[in-house]
Amino acid sequence: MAAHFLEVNKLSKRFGGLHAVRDVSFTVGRQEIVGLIGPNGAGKTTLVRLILGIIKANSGQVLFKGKNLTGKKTWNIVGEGIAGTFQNARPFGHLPIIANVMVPCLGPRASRRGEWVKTVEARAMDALEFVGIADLAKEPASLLSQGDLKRLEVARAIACEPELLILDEPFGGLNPTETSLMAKSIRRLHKGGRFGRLHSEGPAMIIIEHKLSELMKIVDRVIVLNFGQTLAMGTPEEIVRNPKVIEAYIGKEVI
Ligand SMILES: Nc1ncnc2c1ncn2[C@@H]1O[C@H](COP(=O)(O)OP(=O)(O)OP(=O)(O)O)[C@@H](O)[C@H]1O
Repeated sequence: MAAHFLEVNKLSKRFGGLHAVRDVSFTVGRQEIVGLIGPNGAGKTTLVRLILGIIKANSGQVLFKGKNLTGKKTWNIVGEGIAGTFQNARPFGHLPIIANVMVPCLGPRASRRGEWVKTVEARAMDALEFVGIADLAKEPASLLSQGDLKRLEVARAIACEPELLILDEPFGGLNPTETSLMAKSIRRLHKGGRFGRLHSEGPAMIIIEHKLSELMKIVDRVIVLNFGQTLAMGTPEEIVRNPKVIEAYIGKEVI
């Protein structure tokens, strides 16, 4: 049987006595966009930090294209083709915006393709153009608004040309216009293709989001976490009708 694109197998993480993620298993297909939802503190961010190797699991495995990534360093995981954005963007504030996008491009994944700094700068510029902030490229990142910071985060992640992109609350802090622009960029990116010198692999995606009505429009499948465990998995239609999900979470959110 062919290996799954991403396979998360009985992953668990404890912080002292708190079981933040408990025996979570799921797969993501190469062409899929999967939503990861659940109440505050359900373990969503912890789960993606485990996949990205930012924190170490107590038990369980992460397999990517059949390769065991468990225990590997984030740098190596990015090198395998996985990139992520974070809920609270923390750019190098004193560096120009474009330099912030160039940093992830200098990893092994880019150098393997024989790329050098000038090409990296050109690609970083294309990533900024893709998210719509190229005109700000030479400004320090500390000047960016919340909405533009989210866009910088996406530019940094896509500059690595990932095959799996993990987005942690891409719509967080955005107004409705910015949210629908971001949703449009995500869809365009998922389709793949050339954007200037940047090539989008049309990455599979895992998206953590509380803005459910926007999220449900772009995902193929949804995983619901509650108290660190999987509460439900299914299509957006199945999830919004699932009584367990409504009781634990959706009842409190605006759909
Ligand atoms: N480094 C840490 N040390 C101790 N506890 C932690 C740590 N990181 C997360 N936690 C705890 O683990 C639980 C899961 O947190 P996590 O941030 O993964 O939830 P979440 O589903 O992403 O929530 P939100 O929707 O609010 O972002 C919470 O109770 C949180 O307080």
